[in-house]
Amino acid sequence: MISRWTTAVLDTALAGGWAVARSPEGFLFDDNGALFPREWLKRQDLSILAEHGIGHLDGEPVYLLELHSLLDIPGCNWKGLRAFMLEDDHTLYKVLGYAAQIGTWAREHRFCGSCGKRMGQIPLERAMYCDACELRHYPRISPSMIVLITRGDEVLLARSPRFVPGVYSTLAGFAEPGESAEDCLVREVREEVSIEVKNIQYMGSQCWPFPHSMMLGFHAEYAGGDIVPQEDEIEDAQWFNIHDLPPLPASRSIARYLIDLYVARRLGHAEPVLPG
Ligand SMILES: NC(=O)C1=CN([C@@H]2O[C@H](COP(=O)(O)OP(=O)(O)OC[C@H]3O[C@@H](n4cnc5c(N)ncnc54)[C@H](O)[C@@H]3O)[C@@H](O)[C@H]2O)C=CC1
Ligand SMILES: [Mg+2]
Ligand SMILES: [Zn+2]
Repeated sequence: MISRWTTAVLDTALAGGWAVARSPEGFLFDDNGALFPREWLKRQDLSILAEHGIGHLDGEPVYLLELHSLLDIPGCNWKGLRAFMLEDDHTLYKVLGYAAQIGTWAREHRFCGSCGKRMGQIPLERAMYCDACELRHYPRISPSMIVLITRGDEVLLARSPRFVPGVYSTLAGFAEPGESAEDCLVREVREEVSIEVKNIQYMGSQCWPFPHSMMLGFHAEYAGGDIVPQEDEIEDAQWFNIHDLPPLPASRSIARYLIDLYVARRLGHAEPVLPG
């Protein structure tokens, strides 16, 4: 299938195209969605922090207007990226997920982390540049491990206090300097539930733009120990039988994919597809 959306670095000096506007309250939208004619949007009284050309949707250029603050525009409203993720328009979610990551980076990289001077965009490269230090700052991506641990017909699922009430998910955590993906996985599992795992298998990856994780998904088998939930981080962790699962994460998440895939294989059902 040809993808309707491709990322690209576009020249902001060119006129025309579509634009999305992002403020600390989320993306601007109206009855037609979250893409607006760019020239119309720029005629509104927006406080623009940065503008980036981010790609092509159905061949048309798309730009991001990252704003200092939101503005009331009649007929329009603001909505967070998570709300767009839960809707049916997967392509729009991909556009906005990418825009959110570029917007976060643009917002947090206006000044050089080395000398503190204002940086500028490099034409046709997704990088901010400090003239004084000759340093380039690229968008930040944070590798994170996510793992489904199983023991026959049972899967280990846990709750963070940040989750929606009742929902249980797979274990996850950010990689630290000096670690391989497998080192990180073993450390996170020990920290969060105090058990040991074996037969670690890579299952697939997913961009998770909240705010800039790259999820590396694994399956692992239980090897030993009793569950001891990590204080403050893990509210509860349990072995659940695949025939009696609790409420699970959103279907677009790799967490849900890892669970659904294991259950499908165990029961001989058709396998799910990992959402991009
Ligand atoms: N797509 C999916 O299915 C899922 C995605 N996730 C994502 O995975 C990521 C990691 O999961 P958590 O359990 O929250 O991580 P975690 O177990 O490492 O704990 C979070 C803590 O890590 C530290 N931290 C925050 N940002 C960091 C960074 N960039 N690098 C290193 N440490 C950092 C902070 O102290 C934070 O409180 C999060 O972005 C989360 O949203 C988590 C579960 C499911
Ligand atoms: Mg975690
Ligand atoms: Zn500098």
